[in-house]
Amino acid sequence: MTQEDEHIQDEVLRHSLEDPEDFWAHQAEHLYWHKHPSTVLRRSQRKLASGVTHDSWEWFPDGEISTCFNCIDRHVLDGHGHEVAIYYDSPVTNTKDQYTYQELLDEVRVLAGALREGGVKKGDVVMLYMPMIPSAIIGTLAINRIGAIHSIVFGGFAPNALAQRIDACRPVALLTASCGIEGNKPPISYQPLVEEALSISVHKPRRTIIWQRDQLRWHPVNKDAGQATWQQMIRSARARNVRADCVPTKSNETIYIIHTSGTTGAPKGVLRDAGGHAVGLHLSISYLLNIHGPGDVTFTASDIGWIVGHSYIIYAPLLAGAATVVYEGKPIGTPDASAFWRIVEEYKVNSMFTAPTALRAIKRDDPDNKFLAEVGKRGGLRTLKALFLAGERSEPTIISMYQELLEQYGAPDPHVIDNWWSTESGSPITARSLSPHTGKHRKTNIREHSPPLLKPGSAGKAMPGFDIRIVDDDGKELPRGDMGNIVLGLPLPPTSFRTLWEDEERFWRSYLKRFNGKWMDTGDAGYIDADGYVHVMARNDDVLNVSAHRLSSGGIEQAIAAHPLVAEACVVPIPDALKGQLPFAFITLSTSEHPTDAIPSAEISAEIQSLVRRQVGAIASLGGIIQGKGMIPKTRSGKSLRRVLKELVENGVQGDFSKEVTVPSTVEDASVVDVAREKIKEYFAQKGDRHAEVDGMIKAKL
Ligand SMILES: CCC(=O)SCCNC(=O)CCNC(=O)[C@H](O)C(C)(C)COP(=O)(O)OP(=O)(O)OC[C@H]1O[C@@H](n2cnc3c(N)ncnc32)[C@H](O)[C@@H]1OP(=O)(O)O
Repeated sequence: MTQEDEHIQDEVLRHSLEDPEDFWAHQAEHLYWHKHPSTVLRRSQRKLASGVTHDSWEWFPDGEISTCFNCIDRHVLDGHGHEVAIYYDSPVTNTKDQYTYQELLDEVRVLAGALREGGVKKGDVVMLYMPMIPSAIIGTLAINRIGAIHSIVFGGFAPNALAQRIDACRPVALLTASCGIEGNKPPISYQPLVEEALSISVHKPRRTIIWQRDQLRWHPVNKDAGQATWQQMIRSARARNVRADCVPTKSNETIYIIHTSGTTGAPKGVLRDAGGHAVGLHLSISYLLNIHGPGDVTFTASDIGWIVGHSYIIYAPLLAGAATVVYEGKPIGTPDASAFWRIVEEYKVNSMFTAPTALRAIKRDDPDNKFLAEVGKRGGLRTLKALFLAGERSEPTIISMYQELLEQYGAPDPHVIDNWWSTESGSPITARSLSPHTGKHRKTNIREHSPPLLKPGSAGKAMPGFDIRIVDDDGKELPRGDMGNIVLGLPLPPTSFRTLWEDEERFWRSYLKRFNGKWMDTGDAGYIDADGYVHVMARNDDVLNVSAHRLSSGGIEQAIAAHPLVAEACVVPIPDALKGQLPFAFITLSTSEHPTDAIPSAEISAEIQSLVRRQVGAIASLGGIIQGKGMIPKTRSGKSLRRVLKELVENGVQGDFSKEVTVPSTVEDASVVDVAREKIKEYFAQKGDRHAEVDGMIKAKL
């Protein structure tokens, strides 16, 4: 790490915060604008129906842009049509494929034409519920091409969750596939899931367009229900030369809605503005990932249903003109823990992005790292300049271990970079830049420049435009080194959201109200050390982080409460060695005689687990259930004190109940905490004796 690098990154941040207009105007020049913005940042005040007024802002408000044009057409017009845009690698179907920019353009404009012919117009919402296949990306870009708004729902969500999102954003059409393929399991038919979701939802999209996969087909396509086969639609459009050109949108118009878990059951519809998103992501992929254009390859092992997938599988690599690897597989089991390293070698990946959970899984299956070593020894990791980790806190040991392994077997100067962000921010809030000169002297060739190393345990320093502060519960700034709430100063930088879909009041309530509109509350807690490195230590609210997926405790509680015998449920995270956290449920049964056992019967356990899997999705499967009466502490206003139960459960996992738990003064009855402690002790004692049985109960799938 050189002092110069450190200094440049600090300078870039300072420039972006002190003179955002100048900084972002410069970044905007790298894109094609259908109408060049004359204003970079417009600040205003928004008055809500409740009478509250808060600061608001818009980036490049009078500009007009087509993100699709910048992702595809621009590169073809620049003579890069022959370069690869997408590598598709699917070990679960034994398929490999690739699309050049020219081929991608052809596919996207035909689909865009067909969608438009089917009545989709600018400003309409189109939803996608898709596995990780190229058509999912083609669909996303086609929707963008005609100025419509996409909303991608993760393919692992259950029908209820899909229905909830359909009702929230009322899509005119739904793009889906006949099946998803999860690891080495049989294909999962999407037909019953989608049809169930559409039977539950109040809103019904006019059309459901189905990508038929050979592994499991959607049978029969019901034309009366508005179902159409994607491939047939394309064949027909192609035969008639139907295609669509790009429809630009105003910079401050929405290009997508992405739902994120809130503290209550209803997900929040985060909005992304056209101009800010393109400008901010273009900077982020070059400045942070050191990906600049043709010849560069990124591999982001996520899913397009999550924000990391939106930003770094789809948009950022294509905005840069690089190639993106679309991987339909798991880090392990497809076929083994060599999968990620094979991909790096095969596609000459320069930058890889994944979640710590994936590396833990690889380490579990390949404890001696023999796969990585094998690929490394034959030079297969030579191109890999960086391994980015996000989605959950990376334990320092993972960072150090992979840093050493890549130094031993990888590129001459590899970097393992933890970075912290959220669906709301759209791009990393903290990280270390691999290409620090980019933000300042864009034209300098800095690929050989050595970037600063991370401090393992910290998620790096602020990225351009993010004004990070640590404050106490009253919003007062805390000195360096003190733990507190991590907040962001306004305006948020261009990739970030600035409101929620049709719910400005919730935006205020969820993000600004806590600190009277002065700061945006990230929901995370941590500290900034003396060198300016941010350490994100814990979540402040009731959002769980399972395998780097954010899940709502409230949403899981709702599913559990649907059980006829459950009177009350409270869900908290329990630490898990592989997935970081798992949901853990406290239940009170409504039976007249309450069972004395802390572990529920096998039947109830399986029924509750099944409700969670069917209503939220298998990714939310519970890691344990404890039953008891009068054990859920509440505030005087009746809110469950999940944080108290979380601390007690953590003590239980560590087998140390002597540790103090923080009980807020607002607790209604402090003796309930003692009841909970005793029940948890009982649970862990019983579980110790009946480990296999309890494990089997919780894993039983009805
Ligand atoms: C980079 C930051 C991010 O983008 S975070 C978002 C991406 N997260 C990750 O990539 C996390 C990496 N984790 C993993 O790859 C897996 O969790 C590992 C560790 C391999 C464990 O796999 P597994 O045991 O199947 O657990 P899981 O949590 O993936 O899945 C739990 C159950 O849900 C299911 N599931 C998952 N995804 C889908 C999907 N797209 N469609 C349908 N079902 C899905 C899984 O099959 C699994 O089901 P089951 O419980 O085995 O029946």
